Amino acid sequence: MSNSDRPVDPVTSASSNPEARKTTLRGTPRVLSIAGTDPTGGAGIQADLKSIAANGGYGMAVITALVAQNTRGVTAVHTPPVQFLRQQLDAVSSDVQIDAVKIGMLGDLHVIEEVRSWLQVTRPPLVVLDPVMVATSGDRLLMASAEQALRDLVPLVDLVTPNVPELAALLQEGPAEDWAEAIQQGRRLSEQSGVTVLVKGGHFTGADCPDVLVNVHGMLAGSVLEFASARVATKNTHGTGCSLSSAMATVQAQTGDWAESLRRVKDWLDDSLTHADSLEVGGGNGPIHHFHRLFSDRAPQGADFTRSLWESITPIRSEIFQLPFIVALGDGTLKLADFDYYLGQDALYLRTYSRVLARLSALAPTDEEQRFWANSAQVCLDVEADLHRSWLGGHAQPVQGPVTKRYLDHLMATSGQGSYAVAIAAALPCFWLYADVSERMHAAYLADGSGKEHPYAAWLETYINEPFAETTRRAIAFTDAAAVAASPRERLNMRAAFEQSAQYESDFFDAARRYVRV
Ligand SMILES: Nc1ncnc2c1ncn2[C@@H]1O[C@H](COP(=O)(O)OP(=O)(O)OP(=O)(O)O)[C@@H](O)[C@H]1O
Ligand SMILES: Cc1ncc(COP(=O)(O)O)c(N)n1
Repeated sequence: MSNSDRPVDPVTSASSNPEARKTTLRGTPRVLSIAGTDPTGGAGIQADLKSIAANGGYGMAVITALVAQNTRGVTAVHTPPVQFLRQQLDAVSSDVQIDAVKIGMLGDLHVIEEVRSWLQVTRPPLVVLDPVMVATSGDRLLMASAEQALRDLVPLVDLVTPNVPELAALLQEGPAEDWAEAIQQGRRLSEQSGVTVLVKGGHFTGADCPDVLVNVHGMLAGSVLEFASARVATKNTHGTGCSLSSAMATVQAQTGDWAESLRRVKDWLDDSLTHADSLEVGGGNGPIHHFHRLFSDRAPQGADFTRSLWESITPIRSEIFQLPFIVALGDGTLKLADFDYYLGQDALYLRTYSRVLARLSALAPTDEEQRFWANSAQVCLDVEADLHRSWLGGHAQPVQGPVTKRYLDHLMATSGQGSYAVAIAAALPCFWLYADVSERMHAAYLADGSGKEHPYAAWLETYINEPFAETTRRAIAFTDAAAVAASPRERLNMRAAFEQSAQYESDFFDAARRYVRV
């Protein structure tokens, strides 16, 4: 038995049931979902199983109804005989100790009655009811004739998670028009049923998407506990209610504290909504990304890692091309004092950058990389010497400016940590952004036809050369290889180091504007 499977602590279930049931907290709770299906995997049983697993539980499933649906809507519902539903329920409970139950779509009166009877016999320690009535698409998932039976089921559970229209239907009132009214309705439902109510704010349209836990019987730290969160701008919210309720059942079986459970679940749900669009499932309201955290830990393949690094600095790249220094260097109007400052700082930078590349050579995991970085360190010193010969000859020794200092401090610190992967990610923007900027500026210089007339022609011609482009390509490939070998935490540090260096590259081009006094 691993530590995570060890029973943690017995607590009294927050149920209104007369005989208090004991919930034993477990690292990996065994959670049963009783719900309908969604063959596109976004809602119902399929969403529940993903949600339970994503939140650290062992998921089980008993199917109430087979639903032909996709992200656009429901086309048909097939309800197997209730005797078969009971056989499924008994098959699970006669063998497995259930730590928590989540109830979703029930569909009709007979199904509700069967589930009710099973609950009364089995008495699971923790029950969460998502009173599913209508899908996001507007299709009914509960027959109108079954609404009263669903209301009668509420007092048997520990937590009920209605959205705004479901809350109104459970109370037989009109839907709340604002959040304050929804909270009042939550209080009334808790008062009437004796259970804890999680009122969900997803159906309002404001910038916030709050949820509230309500228990007017003193079972929470306050009768109304509100959990604020910003609304995620996505239409892919199919199955959020299913996912939330099954996650709540799972996390509550781990923590025994509804407020703590909702805090953790909302944090996870927010991230799942934020990453929903990347799944690209269906043309309607697509699913949320239940496993985004697991995927973000997955080792990247091929050039995936550097591609995503490059995408992450898109705003910095646009910023660079709009800097007055770069615009003026391109059109030849740059003041000589600014250019001199830039070159002086570049020479100072290269001297220390060469040491950073030498550290990369010392850390390199392969012969090829060791040679590559050692050679790059030497080329760096040659370029610095060239700068002094060709441009800086008659000038006084430059004084290190604030941006140069910050950039070099960052490179020395990251390369001094001993992680090859992090050091290479920090060193890469100097190659990659420089190659990108010089390539684009050189193309613009050729296009405007000023040729040798351009005051900075000699400089613009220096940096555009195929060997430098090839060196950059190899540095990118080595970074991808390092990312594959790195741990998930190291990859996060690589990303942070890369993004920080990219920002310093931009600041470096802007330094003359900030610090040259004329
Ligand atoms: N766009 C969003 N951004 C952030 N959170 C959201 C968003 N939409 C819904 N939520 C959250 O998702 C959960 C489900 O809320 P909602 O009110 O949509 O329930 P529901 O209607 O039962 O869900 P479903 O979409 O499955 O029918 C709540 O925690 C809510 O705050
Ligand atoms: C089987 C089943 N259960 C629940 C829902 C509600 O989810 P949503 O409101 O997001 O469509 C659904 N569509 N299908």
